[in-house]
Amino acid sequence: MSSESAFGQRAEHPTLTEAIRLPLPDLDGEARRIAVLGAGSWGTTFAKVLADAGSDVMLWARRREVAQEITESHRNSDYLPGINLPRTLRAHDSLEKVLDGADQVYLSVPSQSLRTNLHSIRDIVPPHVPVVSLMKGVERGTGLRMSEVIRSELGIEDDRIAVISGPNLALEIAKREPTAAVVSSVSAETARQVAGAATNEYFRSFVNSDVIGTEFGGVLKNLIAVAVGIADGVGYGENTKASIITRGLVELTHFAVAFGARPETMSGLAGLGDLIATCESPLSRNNTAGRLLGQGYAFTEVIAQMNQTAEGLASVGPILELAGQRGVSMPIVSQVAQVLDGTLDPRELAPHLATDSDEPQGE
Ligand SMILES: NC(=O)c1ccc[n+]([C@@H]2O[C@H](COP(=O)([O-])OP(=O)(O)OC[C@H]3O[C@@H](n4cnc5c(N)ncnc54)[C@H](O)[C@@H]3O)[C@@H](O)[C@H]2O)c1
Ligand SMILES: O=P(O)(O)OC[C@H](O)CO
Repeated sequence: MSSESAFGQRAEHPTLTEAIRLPLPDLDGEARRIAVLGAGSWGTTFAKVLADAGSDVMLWARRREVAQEITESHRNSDYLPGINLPRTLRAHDSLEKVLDGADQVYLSVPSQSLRTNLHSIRDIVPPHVPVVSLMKGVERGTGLRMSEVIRSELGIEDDRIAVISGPNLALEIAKREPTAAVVSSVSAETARQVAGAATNEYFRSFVNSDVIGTEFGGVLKNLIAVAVGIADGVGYGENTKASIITRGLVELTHFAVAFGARPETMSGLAGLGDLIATCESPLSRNNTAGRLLGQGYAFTEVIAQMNQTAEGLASVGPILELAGQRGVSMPIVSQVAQVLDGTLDPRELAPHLATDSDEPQGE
């Protein structure tokens, strides 16, 4: 299949299986030393992806005992039970030590903590290197995407920033199950460098230049996954969930396009691909949080039960504010917000999939 690539070149698009077997992109002989900040499930898994692709990886863990376990026992038992980590992946609780000499920097902390963390590293991020967001949230209060928070807090140009998104459930990837993602940057060179580092025999990184669509895809699919989880928790079946997923794709596409995303990004890995994975998998924290809500637990009880980050719960407010600013209708996300604040019975969620109007709407 041939199509126009995001960077304007005609490209042959291989199947996923073929793509994963392709030789790694040319790395110009660079010796890579990579820093990953955040030793939760995704930071640790992504550090493994990078190490399995041949880089020397240093992971920053807030807790010293987590850093020690990763370096000495090659395990992160809190977040990735049963997974052996490569010996080329080491960890430390000192940001200075982790960032020293890094050729690329990856960030994987909860979105609401990103700004504070960036503040601590502002003066020690090596100059000129790519800074990559692995996160899928927007900042409460500002509504900024993670790449925008990085630009403003680190004071760096957009061409040094990349974001990675796609159907990427951490535990599956940690088990080396074949997966694809997309690396997005306004700079083709930055995207290429990052995709080169983040491609190995089980993880294939594609590239695009639609940073807005790639980031919003990752944020919005979380909210649709919460809605699907709610329907699941109530006991509704596959028709209901498929209806929410399909209308959810329309909703997230309208939103992202209103903010400048390309529609085709929303049918790619960072849109439809991630929507399917997150809505279908019990591994998804957003889906799990929704299921608990559907089973009748209150928001505070759900938070108490979650020991990992479910970004959708924090993103729903800022996304609805942004939607309001551009006049985008978001019936599914609005209903998720109402279930979260206890004003909508979860059993009432699905009937209002398109609008509150009783008039038939175009699909
Ligand atoms: N887990 C996945 O499958 C997955 C896949 C793709 C993207 N993501 C995204 O990656 C980001 C990180 O998620 P995760 O799955 O690793 O979450 P997680 O809950 O597994 O881990 C979060 C990590 O951040 C640390 N942390 C918590 N508060 C912090 C703070 N204030 N400052 C610094 N560190 C803090 C925790 O100690 C932990 O190491 C999220 O934006 C998520 O949407 C996750
Ligand atoms: O566990 P979740 O719901 O944060 O989803 C993880 C990834 O974003 C799936 O791509």
